[in-house]
Amino acid sequence: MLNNAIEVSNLTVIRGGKTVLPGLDLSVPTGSVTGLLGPSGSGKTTLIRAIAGIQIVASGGVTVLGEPAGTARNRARVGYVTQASSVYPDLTVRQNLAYFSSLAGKDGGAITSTIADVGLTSRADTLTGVLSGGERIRVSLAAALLADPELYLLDEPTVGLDPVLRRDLWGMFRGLAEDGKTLLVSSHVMDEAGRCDRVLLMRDGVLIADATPDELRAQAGTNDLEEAFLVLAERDVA
Ligand SMILES: Nc1ncnc2c1ncn2[C@@H]1O[C@H](COP(=O)(O)OP(=O)(O)OP(=O)(O)O)[C@@H](O)[C@H]1O
Repeated sequence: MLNNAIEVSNLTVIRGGKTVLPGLDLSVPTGSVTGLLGPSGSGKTTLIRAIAGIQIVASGGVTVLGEPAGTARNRARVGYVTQASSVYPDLTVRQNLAYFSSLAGKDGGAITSTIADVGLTSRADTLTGVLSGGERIRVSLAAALLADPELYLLDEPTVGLDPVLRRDLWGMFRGLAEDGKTLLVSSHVMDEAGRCDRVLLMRDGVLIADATPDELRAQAGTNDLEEAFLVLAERDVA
């Protein structure tokens, strides 16, 4: 098994004439839950898109599961859950999942249990189009789970969820990592960083920390991760 599921080297991305990632280097260990944290506009989605192989890059390299990002083989091995819904509004939750499961070549036997895993049992036969934003993201997450990829790229999967659901989903992410899967999970919410093995903190396209939650607290001299982020971000500017 590779030590690092993702290796990014000197990655530069320009969007709309603006340098969004100015030469980023980082790696994500296999079998870990790695949090990608940073303020809005710091480049988290752009980085995830580059790892998924759907972002035009100006220079640098992104290696995913030992291959360049975006190869045909990697498309089946990487599950990317975006902020925008990628499921069909005119199908029910169960129908969407039956469709995505068959696309991934699976027999569909895990659909009911996966709907339960993402907390949507009571919505299983509801049209996806009438669900809330957070519920729709969970349908996309269930579709990714059914495909059983090696690497999950989850762009803010817990936005708009109540604390119980957030806790349950993070518990599920942990279980996937224990099974050897790799998860890169972006979030704005610093308390979610505490649930990760490692945290990548970005600001203005620059990595300002790559550390365990405990190391972050120690580096910043505070037990509060929200405060740690502010300390580290301001230290970076100074
Ligand atoms: N399609 C686009 N064209 C031009 N610039 C863009 C485009 N998409 C994003 N950007 C710019 O790239 C920068 C990084 O955006 P990105 O979406 O990667 O940030 P983010 O950290 O994921 O933000 P958020 O947490 O709000 O989703 C921002 O300055 C944004 O304005």
